[in-house]
Amino acid sequence: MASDYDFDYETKVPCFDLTECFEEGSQGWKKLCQQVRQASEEYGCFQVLYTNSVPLEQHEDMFMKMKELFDVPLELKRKNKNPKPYDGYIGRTPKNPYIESMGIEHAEKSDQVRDFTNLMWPAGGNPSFCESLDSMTKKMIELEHICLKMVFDSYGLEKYYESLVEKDNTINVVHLVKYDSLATDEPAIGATAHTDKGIITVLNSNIQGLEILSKKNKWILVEPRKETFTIFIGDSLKVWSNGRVHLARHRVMLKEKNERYSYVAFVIPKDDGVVEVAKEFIDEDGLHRYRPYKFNDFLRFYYADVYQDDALQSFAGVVDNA
Ligand SMILES: O=C(O)CCC(=O)C(=O)O
Ligand SMILES: [Fe+2]
Repeated sequence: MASDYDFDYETKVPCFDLTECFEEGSQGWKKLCQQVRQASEEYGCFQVLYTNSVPLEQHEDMFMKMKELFDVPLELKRKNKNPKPYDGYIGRTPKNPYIESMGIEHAEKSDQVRDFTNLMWPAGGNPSFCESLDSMTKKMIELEHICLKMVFDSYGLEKYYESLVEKDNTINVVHLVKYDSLATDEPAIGATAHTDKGIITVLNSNIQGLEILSKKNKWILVEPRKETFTIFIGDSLKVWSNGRVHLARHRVMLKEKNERYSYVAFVIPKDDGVVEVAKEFIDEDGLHRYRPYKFNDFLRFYYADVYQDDALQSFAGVVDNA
């Protein structure tokens, strides 16, 4: 599709201004949907300016409070347990020595956020942290929903937004992540290269480090702008689109003697939700590039070896190099 918006795909992730609220269906909305679609197909990643809803001060407040969170004693952080790997507390390991992470499932519910805060600060909780996290979480989920709606709308397939999001077939998970400050000038891997397994991801970080692999196999730095959010298309959306949207492999390269903090919201399918190609993406040849699967089964497969290169292709790929 022709577009009057030129991206420099090899050096820069596109950034869209969502501060102007377009009415759904308006010309402005439709144009934005096409740009988001182009970025999703070419890049699998884009940034958005969303300061009308989350001003810079709110990001700065959140980064400050994340330091408070990770300063909590280790025995308390470990109390954040979840049977799903990666959704509880993850401490530093020999393979990943710089990263610590906390997960909150069903993060759209204020009582989940409050329970988490009470666990970390057993003596009276931390109302100020709780309020900041709750507000940021709700806004990130709202933003994910807008982006998802734009992707679906751009293909004229709004009905999938209804069946997924409005019919409660998704789960919201938030991860709070800390990367240690480097002790030497030598850059180090903070998070190994991966794609996100869910539907769509929204994140923000206080300093540089996030990189994506371009279609030409070059690592591109995602510009750190404290006031913007970065969006990633997840594996489930690639399946839905029969391979039409792109998945950006991404990693975090630590280069600074500064602590790095990220807050990340994932929209994922329900555990037993079936991920499958939408019939609208099947050509006359009938080719399904992926077999249908239960989201949970894929997660189990992935967690058995999180360092594998293309888990989606190995697990559900039907055609080579999909
Ligand atoms: O910390 C970041 O910038 C990236 C985090 C990430 O990719 C993830 O949590 O899936
Ligand atoms: Fe990720």
